[in-house]
Amino acid sequence: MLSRPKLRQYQRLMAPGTPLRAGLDRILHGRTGALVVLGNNSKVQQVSSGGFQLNVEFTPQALRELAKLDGAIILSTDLTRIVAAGVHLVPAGDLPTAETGTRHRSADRTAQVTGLPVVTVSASMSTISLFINSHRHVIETTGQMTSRANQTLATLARVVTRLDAVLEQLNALEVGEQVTIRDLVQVSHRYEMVRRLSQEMQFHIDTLGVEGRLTALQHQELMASFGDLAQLLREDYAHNLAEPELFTLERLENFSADELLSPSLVAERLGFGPNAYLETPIKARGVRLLTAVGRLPANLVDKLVERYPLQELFGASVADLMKLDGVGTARARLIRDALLRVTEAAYSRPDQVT
Ligand SMILES: Nc1ncnc2c1ncn2[C@@H]1O[C@H](COP(=O)(O)OP(=O)(O)OP(=O)(O)O)[C@@H](O)[C@H]1O
Repeated sequence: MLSRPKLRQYQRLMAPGTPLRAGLDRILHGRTGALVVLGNNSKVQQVSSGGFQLNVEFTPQALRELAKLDGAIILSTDLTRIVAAGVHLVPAGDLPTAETGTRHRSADRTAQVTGLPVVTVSASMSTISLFINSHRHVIETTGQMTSRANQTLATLARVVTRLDAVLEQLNALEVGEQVTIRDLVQVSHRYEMVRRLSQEMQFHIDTLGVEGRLTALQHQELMASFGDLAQLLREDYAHNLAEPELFTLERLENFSADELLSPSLVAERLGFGPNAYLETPIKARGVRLLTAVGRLPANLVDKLVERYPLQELFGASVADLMKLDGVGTARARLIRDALLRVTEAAYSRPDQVT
C-alpha cells in the first residue's frame, strides 16, 4: 500500500497544470496510450531493451509525440529530460501482478523492480494510472477531482457552521461561568471533525494544482477563524486538570470516528480521566473570548488573564484597569470595548445546540 505522503508527492507531480500532466493529458486525448518510467537508475537500464537514447528536454509536446512509438518512455529522475523512447521493458515475468494487459503488467513489474513510479495511459480505457510499490493508483480527471473537492468543501462548510454554533454557545456559557466538561468535549469533537475535513480538503487542493486556486481560497476563508482555536482552548482549560500538560486537542487526531462520538472517551483523551462526570463545572480563563471575540492583542490578553479571573474582569472599572502595568486611558477603553463585544456575543447566542 502507498504511504499517503508519497502518494501526495506524486499526485502533486501529476496535478493539472504541471508539464507532466499536460503531456499525459495530450496522450489521453490522442488515444495512443503510453508507458512512462518516472526516473532512471541502473535497474531501469537492466530491464530496458532496444529503443532510442534521446536525452532531450522534457516538454508535454515531446512526450505526446514519442508516445506514438511502440514501447516505453524513460524520464530522468528530476523529470526534466526524456532519456529514451521506444524502449521494450523486460522485468522478470514471475513478479506478481493482478494486471491483465501487457502495458499495465509491464508497468507494475517495472515499478516493483526499479523502485520508481511508472505511469500508464491506457489507450483502451482512457485512464491514467500510477504504479508504485505494487499498487495501482488511478489518477482522476480534473472534472472528477473538482467534483470530489466541491463535495468535501460543502461538507466542510456544514461542519464549520456547527462548530461556529457550539462556539457561540460556549461564549455565553463562559461569560455565565456555566461551562461543564460536556461542553468542552462537544467543541473539541466538532473542532476535530473540522480539522480532519480540512486536511482532506488540502489533499484535494494539492492534487488539483492550478485548477484548485478558487477552491483553495474558499477553503482558506472557511478555516480563517479556527487557525489558533486548539491553542486558545488549551490556554483556557488546561488549568482545570491535575496535570495541565495532558490537555491538548492533538490527542484526538488518531481517534476513530466511533471513538470521537463518545463524550466519555473524548473527555478521557483530553486528560479528565476515565469515567469523568461530564456535568463537572470547569472554568475558562477567558483567553479565547478576549482574543477571538474581543479582538485584543495577545500580550494584553496575557496581562489581563493573569491579573483577573474572567468574572472579575467584567466588573473591573476603567480606573481598575489603568492600575495594570502599561495600561493607560486608551488601552483601558480598548479593554472595555472588548468586554462589551464579548457580552454582546454572549447574549446574541443561538438556541441550544444539540
Ligand atoms: N514490456 C513492454 N515494454 C514497453 N512497452 C510495452 C510493453 N508491454 C506493452 N507495451 C506497450 O503497450 C502497448 C499496448 O499493449 P496492450 O494493449 O497489450 O496493453 P494494455 O495493458 O491492454 O494497454 P491499453 O489499456 O492501453 O490497451 C503496446 O503496443 C506497447 O507499445
